[in-house]
Amino acid sequence: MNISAKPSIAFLGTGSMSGAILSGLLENAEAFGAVSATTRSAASRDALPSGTAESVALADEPGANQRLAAASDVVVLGVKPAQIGDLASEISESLRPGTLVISVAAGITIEALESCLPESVAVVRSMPNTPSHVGLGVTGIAAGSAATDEHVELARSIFEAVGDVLVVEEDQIDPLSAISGSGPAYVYLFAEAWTQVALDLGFTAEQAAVMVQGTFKGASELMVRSDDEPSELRRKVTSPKGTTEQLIKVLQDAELEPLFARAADAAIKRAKELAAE
Ligand SMILES: NC(=O)C1=CN([C@@H]2O[C@H](COP(=O)(O)OP(=O)(O)OC[C@H]3O[C@@H](n4cnc5c(N)ncnc54)[C@H](OP(=O)(O)O)[C@@H]3O)[C@@H](O)[C@H]2O)C=CC1
Ligand SMILES: O=C(O)[C@@H]1CCC=N1
Repeated sequence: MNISAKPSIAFLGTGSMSGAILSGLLENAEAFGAVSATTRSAASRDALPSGTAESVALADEPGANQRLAAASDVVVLGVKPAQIGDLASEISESLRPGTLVISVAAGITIEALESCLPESVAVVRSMPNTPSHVGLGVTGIAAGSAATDEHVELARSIFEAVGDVLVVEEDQIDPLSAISGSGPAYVYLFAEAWTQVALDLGFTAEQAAVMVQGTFKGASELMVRSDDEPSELRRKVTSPKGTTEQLIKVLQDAELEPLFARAADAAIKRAKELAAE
């Protein structure tokens, strides 16, 4: 691998997910070289954070993906799964030998991606999540067939700049995606539901936001800082014969664990479908 001490990074397709990584990374940019980004439209380009070396819309420069791919040590493919193959083929001849190509796409296998790229580049498949935006992401990464330990460590360093990283085998990426990739969505779903309950109980939107956001943030922080398991932390809230006991009983009557397992299975099944589309 011929990668400089401060590797340059091109984000090709920079929307919700890659935009979150980009935002988080720009907060810790000193470890990296030039960071650039592309989008399809000018409107999406204008929504990107400032601080990149270049943010380019294909609408203004149709060849921007190839140009930035050729100039970068690391290329992050951030388009929708159905577009990954076309984007990989588009930049294939521009990539320098030894370039690290990172995909964030759900479902798309390393084998499929490698089939669109030259053998001289290394692939790492990743599954990040959007709290990367604030440096609190969780990302799983799996090495492709030509990825050296150095490539994996480089990918790790990029995602560690925006949160925690797990290096896993590729067959664990889809299950990991169901827990942490999609995870912020179910946290927000709970927040939406409890916000509605608070409104129905007569609180204002501002009061509901303080209660719901403060509770999610406070409980999460306590869980991270405490040595107690979540079950013990829950027990500490649940006074015997108290109010929480009644609330938790109602929730547990809904058989949450099998429900969550079904939800995870549905996400994993969809990842396999995306791989086949
Ligand atoms: N959202 C999430 O939480 C997560 C998403 N992912 C993965 O991230 C990928 C992107 O998802 P998400 O960020 O939600 O999608 P978005 O639609 O928000 O982002 C896609 C971006 O790609 C741009 N784009 C499309 N085609 C091209 C192209 N040919 N060249 C350059 N840019 C292009 C779009 O520009 P424009 O807006 O102008 O069309 C847009 O900025 C998917 O593969 C998904 O599986 C993975 C983990 C979590
Ligand atoms: O919904 C999706 O397909 C992507 C992958 C995980 C989170 N968002």
